[in-house]
Amino acid sequence: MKHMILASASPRRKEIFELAGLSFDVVPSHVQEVITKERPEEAVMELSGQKAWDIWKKTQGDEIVVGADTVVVSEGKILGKPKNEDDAAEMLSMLSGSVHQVYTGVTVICEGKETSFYEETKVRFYEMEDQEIRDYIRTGEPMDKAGAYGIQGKAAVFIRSIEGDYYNVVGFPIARFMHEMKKILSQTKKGI
Ligand SMILES: Cc1cn([C@H]2C[C@H](O)[C@@H](COP(=O)(O)OP(=O)(O)OP(=O)(O)O)O2)c(=O)[nH]c1=O
Repeated sequence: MKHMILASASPRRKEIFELAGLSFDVVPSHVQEVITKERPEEAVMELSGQKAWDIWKKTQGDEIVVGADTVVVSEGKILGKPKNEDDAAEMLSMLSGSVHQVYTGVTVICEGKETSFYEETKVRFYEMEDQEIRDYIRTGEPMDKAGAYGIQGKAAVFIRSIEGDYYNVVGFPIARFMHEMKKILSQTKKGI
């Protein structure tokens, strides 16, 4: 049985791993994240890889290390976490009344070999009034989340529809991950 490490400080990712009944430890990476890729789907895989390798290098090499990164893309612009409340307001007014994409990239390192993939979910927001945006920001919820909202939290009331995996928006596409893990483990000697 291989030991699994989730290289993430995100409480959401930890909860999703627990939901799936996985046995794992959490070791967050504090690596300096550097984006060299222009396309968001490549950028999230690149960043998830940086987090996973950062932690893998600190292990004995026989662990499975998992890193992830989530961004929101609206009108072709990549939105990470807001820098401040004004930034959050700007992001939310972009999302208001329109459709955007959420990309989560995942990197799994197993036996020193990297597998990376991403999932895309489309999210449509109802129109948000300026006062609603201000009130939502005041809850503090947007500040640690890509695109300045939490679909699993108080932003639920603004979500008109989603297309794709809900958990991908929350920060980790668990079903795709389990599917990929079956393939990865079938190629290892002992399995998990
Ligand atoms: C869009 C959206 C994002 N998020 C969160 C998921 C991620 O935690 C966060 C995006 O930031 P990330 O940089 O992907 O992750 P993180 O800094 O929280 O954790 P780590 O780098 O250590 O793995 O936004 C939600 O919780 N709900 C949402 O609806």
